[in-house]
Amino acid sequence: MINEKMFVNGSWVESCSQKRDEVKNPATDEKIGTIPSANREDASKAIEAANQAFRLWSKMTAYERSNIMYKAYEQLLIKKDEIAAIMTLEQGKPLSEAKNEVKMAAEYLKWYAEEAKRVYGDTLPSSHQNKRLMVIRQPIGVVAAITPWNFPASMITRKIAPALAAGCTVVVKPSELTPFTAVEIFKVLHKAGFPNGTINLVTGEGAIIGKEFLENQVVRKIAFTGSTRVGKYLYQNASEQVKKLSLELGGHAPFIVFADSDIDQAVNSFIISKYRNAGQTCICANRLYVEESIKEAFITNLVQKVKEMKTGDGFDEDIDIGPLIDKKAYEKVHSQVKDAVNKGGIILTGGHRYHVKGKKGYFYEPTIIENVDNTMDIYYEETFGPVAPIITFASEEEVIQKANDSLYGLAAYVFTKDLGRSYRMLEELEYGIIGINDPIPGVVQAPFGGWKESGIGREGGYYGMDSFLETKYASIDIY
Ligand SMILES: NC(=O)c1ccc[n+]([C@@H]2O[C@H](COP(=O)([O-])OP(=O)(O)OC[C@H]3O[C@@H](n4cnc5c(N)ncnc54)[C@H](O)[C@@H]3O)[C@@H](O)[C@H]2O)c1
Ligand SMILES: O=C[C@H](O)CS(=O)(=O)O
Repeated sequence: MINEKMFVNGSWVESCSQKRDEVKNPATDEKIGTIPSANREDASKAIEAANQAFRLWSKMTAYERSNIMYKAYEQLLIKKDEIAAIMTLEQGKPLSEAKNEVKMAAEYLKWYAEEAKRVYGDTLPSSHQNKRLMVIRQPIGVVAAITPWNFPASMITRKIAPALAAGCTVVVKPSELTPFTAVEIFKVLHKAGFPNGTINLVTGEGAIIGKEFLENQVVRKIAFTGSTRVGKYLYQNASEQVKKLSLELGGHAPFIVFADSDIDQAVNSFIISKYRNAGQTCICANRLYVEESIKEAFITNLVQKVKEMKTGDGFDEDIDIGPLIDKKAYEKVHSQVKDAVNKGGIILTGGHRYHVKGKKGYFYEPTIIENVDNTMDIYYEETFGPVAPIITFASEEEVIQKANDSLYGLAAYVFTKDLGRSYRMLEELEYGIIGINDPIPGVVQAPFGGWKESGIGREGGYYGMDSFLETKYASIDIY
């Protein structure tokens, strides 16, 4: 059994309440350990620790901060396989995907170790002989980061790396479902030499800890990744103190395949986008739009390949699809499938819970449904599972209208060989991330974030620094 603690002010601690929550393996639905269940007092102590550490950390030079961040990057890579195993144990994704995620998490630390040294200001041409004008950018202060279970490593460093680089101190609240990955990351960060209080980890229920983040005036900013539902709650309540927010929320990506595309490449790319992490990523293809004239060829190719995919425990060799995170996730996915079928959808493969011998986890067959229309829940609701609804189209204008017909605006994908069409689609699609013939666009140097109800702000690249910095203008009379 794994029994870990929270990390506050440089020490591993229990909750003031002495309560602990169970953590389960999604493949077996069995307990793998326990973790402290923080109350508001724990969160307040962590916030105070970050507050006390802020002056020291923010007054260090960017180069001193950068050096510590770079050490954390190196240490995280050394621990990659060990942390990946913990991730697969508590999140379920195939081990190869978990290793890739830990590497990506480390890359955020490396990128922002460099970006720390590029927080520039400005001098402005003065309109007065006696005045000199300048602009500086300073760290916003104590940052509270709330992260989801589907990427339990990279969603942490995608927030705290720019925050730390900017000179902020942080309090992280990981998902209740995947706290052990966060603990492993904090062990690495602590070893890299962050001063006590600079980085803090509180584990437990979001509603409880989040309320302290919202109401404690020391917290200057909340960086959130999770569902649009919770994002809206935070947005509404942060207004009380005009607390700064960045929100990385839900998605419902259209994946558009034109007749002039390389069908085999488009099929292989769709499979990567749709079934990665068992379809539990915010930028997974959620709606497959296929041009009418290639529908049969595309579907035949796709169904054959999906039928060959292997579903099972993330630790097993050659597994393509691991378990869904829990029973609630399975119920949501299966309800969308049943609703679609009840309204005329036709299942071409899958459509049921997949039973793995000796494992009680909630696995789901990779599923393809055709004859989908906008009367079905799956057409508008984020699926977060390995289910692909197919919709056909006959023209660019039609598919642009259909693809943009969503409350979400995170990622969209277009497969075509026509350069002009690529540009027209790039400009017309109302999404923050566009993959043109690319199923996995996310890289650390690029801005990650959505339009409409997919969020506010960007994480990644130099774009990701802005929301952790305040701008200050000074006018100096020199006589
Ligand atoms: N846009 C992105 O970059 C991105 C990345 C990953 C996941 N997501 C989205 O996240 C969702 C899946 O993750 P999830 O199930 O963990 O989401 P979730 O919103 O249920 O939980 C996310 C985090 O918020 C916390 N939380 C829950 N209620 C809270 C409250 N009232 N106050 C404060 N915190 C609270 C949870 O404990 C967890 O740590 C999906 O919608 C997915 O699209 C978005
Ligand atoms: O859920 C999506 C995350 O932002 C990670 S990734 O960009 O899909 O790898």
